[in-house]
Amino acid sequence: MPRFAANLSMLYPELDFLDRFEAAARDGFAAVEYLFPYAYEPRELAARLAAHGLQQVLFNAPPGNWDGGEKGLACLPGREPEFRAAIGSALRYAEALGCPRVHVMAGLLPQGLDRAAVQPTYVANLRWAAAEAARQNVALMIEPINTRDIPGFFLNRQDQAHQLLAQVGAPNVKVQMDLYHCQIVEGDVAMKIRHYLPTGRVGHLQIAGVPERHEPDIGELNYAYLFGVIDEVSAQCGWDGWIGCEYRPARGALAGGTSAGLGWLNRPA
Ligand SMILES: O=C(O)C(=O)[C@@H](O)CO
Ligand SMILES: [Mg+2]
Repeated sequence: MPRFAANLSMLYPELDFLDRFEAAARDGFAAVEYLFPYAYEPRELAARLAAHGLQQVLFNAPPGNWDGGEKGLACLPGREPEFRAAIGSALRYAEALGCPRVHVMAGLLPQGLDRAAVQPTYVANLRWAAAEAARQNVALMIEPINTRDIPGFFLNRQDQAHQLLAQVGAPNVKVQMDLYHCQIVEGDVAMKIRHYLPTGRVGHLQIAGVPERHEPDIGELNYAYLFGVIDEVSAQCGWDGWIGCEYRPARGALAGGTSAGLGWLNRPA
């Protein structure tokens, strides 16, 4: 089986955020990821990780005005100073938490501008951020997100992300391949895993059932099969990343919390 990280922004909604670390460790997770650490002091989060023997494997850079609907700053012309400050803040947390990956959300296409118009801003921002992150050995993730969950998001497809990586030209910028988004936008998920993992340009995977974004064993994707594909391809190409469990528990919500819905994780292959 691949290595799984608990996404603490979505799992364990029945607990306060800081109590989700202990719950994840109790359920056998060795690693966690979540959207944003910024509401907490780095040392408070580092203490939770240490107390429960967990690794932090991913979090997101500040995305702009999240409550106001913003979903990242990277593609927004004129917001470069804010983008740079956001990366600075993310890298300070990454250092304190020993976290090797930061997800840099692309952002929504500004009114009246198309992809081609904002692409130079996106590429220039990522080049700058990649150089900063490289100094402390951090990799930056870019994630294609489906247009139903986030209409107007700049980055939607795996091929688009890999083309952008080629333009950015920095080895520490990689794709966060979320199979939930990939299935909704593109499908053919097993073949995309076979194609993209061996390129060395996928830095992180994430999973959820499709279409409701519940447990991986609810919905149209056969994750038991896909985990077999990931294991097979990883053995061939040496991919050794983590898979973030980024779903809203449904079974658990009905009976016994998130832990009760983790049967898919503990099932022998
Ligand atoms: O929504 C997702 O998928 C993510 O991975 C988040 O980091 C961005 O909303
Ligand atoms: Mg995701």
